[in-house]
Amino acid sequence: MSEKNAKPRTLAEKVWDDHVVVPGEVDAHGNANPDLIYIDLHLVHEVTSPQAFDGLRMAGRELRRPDLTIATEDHNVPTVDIFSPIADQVSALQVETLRRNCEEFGVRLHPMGDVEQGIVHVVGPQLGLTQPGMTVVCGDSHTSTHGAFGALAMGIGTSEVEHVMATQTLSLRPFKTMAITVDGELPPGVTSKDLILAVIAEIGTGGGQGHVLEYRGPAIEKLSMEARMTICNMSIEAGARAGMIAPDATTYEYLKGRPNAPVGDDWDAAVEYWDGLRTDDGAVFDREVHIDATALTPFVTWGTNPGQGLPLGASIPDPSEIVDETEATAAARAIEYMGLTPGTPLREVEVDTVFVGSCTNGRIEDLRVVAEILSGRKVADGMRMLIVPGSMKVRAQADEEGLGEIFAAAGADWRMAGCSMCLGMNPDQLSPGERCASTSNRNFEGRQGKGGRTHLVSPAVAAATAVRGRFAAPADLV
Ligand SMILES: CC(C)[C@H](C(=O)O)[C@@H](O)C(=O)O
Ligand code: SF4
Repeated sequence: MSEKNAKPRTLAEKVWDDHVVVPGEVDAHGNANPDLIYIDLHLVHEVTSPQAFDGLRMAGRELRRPDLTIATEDHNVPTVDIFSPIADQVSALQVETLRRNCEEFGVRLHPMGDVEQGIVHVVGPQLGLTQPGMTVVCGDSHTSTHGAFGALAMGIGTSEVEHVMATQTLSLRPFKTMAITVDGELPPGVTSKDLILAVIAEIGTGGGQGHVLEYRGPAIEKLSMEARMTICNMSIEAGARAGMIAPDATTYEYLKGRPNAPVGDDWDAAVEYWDGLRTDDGAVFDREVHIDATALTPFVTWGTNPGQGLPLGASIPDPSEIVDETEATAAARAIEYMGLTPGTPLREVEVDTVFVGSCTNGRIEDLRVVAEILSGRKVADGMRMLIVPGSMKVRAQADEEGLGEIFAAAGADWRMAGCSMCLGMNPDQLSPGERCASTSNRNFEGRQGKGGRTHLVSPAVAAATAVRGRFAAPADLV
């Protein structure tokens, strides 16, 4: 055993070490050059792939591993008339280009309306393509989602997409590690979305920079795979390179029997390897953060970055009371954009639109929570509620379970799969000044449409807010 392997290692370090093709040399000044890392799974969508395919074509190169590459249409997809051609010309061209490229380079593609189509980060896990210990990349920042399986999953830029297409490797610099240990148990009604919003409010949107975060501790171990994906998904909103959770029985149970999961002896061998993917006792993280799960409540963002969030019971902050000058200026600007008044209790803020969906909270478990709250209730007068499944598979399953009927009976709009109102790249958008309670992951200015105001919440808070017309938790409903 080499000395390196004898040293206690973190989960992230183990996955990294197992994928080094060529180690980066240390230069004369003691600086480490990037390692060349093997990539196990490359996910592709219509927005960030066109130039990469062009580059490949111009260089006369083939796609190195079509079998490890999979594409789906998500960002530009209209969620109403998914079986018709796209009306918007830019979106139509984007999707057309992906189809031509996938055909030319032999990439498996799930096009609009296909039974496996959906948001790339919902589709990968659903097909059992995302597995513990893998390196997963995609030209999309929320690739961190796949870290919920104990994979090292990272968003990459278009030039890197081309590099992976050509070589199935990436040149990567080593990262720092951060442990986020969540002690205790989440109180009833408090979800993993509230937890990750609280984490980002605590460490800040730049707090994870350069780090791979590992979420661990009793509260994390109790979470379902869906809930774990929500957390890892938003690691990028803390500025991290990736987020991970060690695989365990919950992970194996989710994976077993999925189309691309190993079977028979291969399954047993895989589990044996996966069981070793835990941070060793004595492994040292560059930074450690502790969160007490029992103290958490539902969370709502009030500002224009995901770190500007507060418990639902709080009020819009007063910038003049914020000591840090930069933070105070940012808060003042955000409050102005959001059309809010300092001191207003969050529960009194009126909401026009509720969006349930995205790669953060568009999975079956999220929809079940929403259906439970909407069942026998109606969406508030004048409220627009969009419920958008993360994939067509999720939609089919929801319909099978009768959730679609509950949504329709409550007066919500039950859509086809896509990124939808998570970002303004398709017809599902906010109008200027509209206020939205959204289960997505970004609340930047104009994210859901020019002048739109986004508040990030959990599916439970989204559903209760849709009924009450103001921010609410399910417990607030009579
Ligand atoms: C379009 C894509 C590059 C982008 C991302 O990288 O995250 C999008 O998915 C988003 O959520 O903003
Ligand atoms: S759902 Fe939103 S965050 Fe996820 S990939 Fe689509 S646009 Fe990005």
